[in-house]
Amino acid sequence: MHQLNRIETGVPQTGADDGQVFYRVFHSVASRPYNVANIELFLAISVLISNRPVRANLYLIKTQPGVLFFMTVTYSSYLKVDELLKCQHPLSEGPEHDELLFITIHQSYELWFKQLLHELDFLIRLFNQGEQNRALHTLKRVDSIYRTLIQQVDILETLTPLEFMSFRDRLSTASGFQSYQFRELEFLYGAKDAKKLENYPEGSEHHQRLQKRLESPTLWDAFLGFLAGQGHDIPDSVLNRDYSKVADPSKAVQRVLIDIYRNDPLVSEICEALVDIDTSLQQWRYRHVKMVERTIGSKMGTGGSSGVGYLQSTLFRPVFPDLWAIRSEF
Ligand code: HEM
Ligand SMILES: N[C@@H](CC(=O)c1ccccc1NC=O)C(=O)O
Repeated sequence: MHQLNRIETGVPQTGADDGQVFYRVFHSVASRPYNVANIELFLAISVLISNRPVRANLYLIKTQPGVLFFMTVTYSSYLKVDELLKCQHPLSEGPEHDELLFITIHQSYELWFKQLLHELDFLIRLFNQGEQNRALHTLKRVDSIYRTLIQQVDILETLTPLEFMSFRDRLSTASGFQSYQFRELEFLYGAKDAKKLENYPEGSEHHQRLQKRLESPTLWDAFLGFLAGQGHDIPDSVLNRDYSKVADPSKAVQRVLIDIYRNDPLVSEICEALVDIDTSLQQWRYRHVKMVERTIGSKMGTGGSSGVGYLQSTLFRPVFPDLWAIRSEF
């Protein structure tokens, strides 16, 4: 939220020698108050500018008797660039040249994970409201983000084993395994696993976020609810399942999907967009495991797993298995 700037128009702050009245204008971006001699002119200009917000960075947002509030928006204040650029703290001595890349890549992943959760929560609402076209649009955006995330692996692949070893010991037991947003995304897609909550202290914000995701309907649940709303015959036992568990594959659902692919081109496009996302998720895992293999070989992971062996066991596991099961039926 932008800081509110307050102009005191009621009480003149400074009297000048020639009798001119000055008003103190508090301007948070300038970070110091400064004096304005002609408050009426200043206000008039502010109001004028506020009517053309595109051409100015001063927005009049509220007036009270004697008081004017306005916001000043700049590139840096809007995007919090100063705050953002203060968030990279290498731990190695020196610091080692390559540690900044490692931090930058992970932070950008986390930002995109945030965006993905934002889009997917919206998508679930669109399915609940039967908004087919906007749902398809959002699915395409989600997949486009994943394609970017997969490509980002290229950058980290330029990190040689020696370069990574120059700071790896500083990472201690930290690992991508602990990314709570990654786990939230997994839960949202349907890979529910209550055991994953054990990595976060009970009562902590991260634990609470995951607990909520664990108990909530998944993207697939929302999609099936949407199909039921369109008149498709989705069994009640499928719709009213225990959301905290992985959904069982369903022959009844698969029959509905086959019918959709044959008779409903618009909804089958949504199915294909879901398959795109499923493919992208699996591609990211594949690219990650190959990157890990070339960087640390058969070493154990900092998160305590066997490393590459563990990551290989997570490959080729679709999040929407019913959409894969039907593909040999045509
Ligand atoms: C040099 C780069 C990297 C190496 C060597 C590496 C290594 C590993 C290893 C060994 C694991 C297994 C867990 C453990 O630590 O025991 C793991 C898990 C994980 N890593 Fe990475 N990683 C790298 C980069 C990344 C990047 C850029 C991300 C992006 C967010 C990421 C996200 C994850 C996630 C989410 C897991 C958990 C996967 C799961 O449990 O299914 N890693 N990584
Ligand atoms: N698990 C990695 C370390 C690692 O990659 C990492 C460490 C801290 C924060 C994020 C990481 N990225 C992915 O696991 C390793 O075993 O070397």
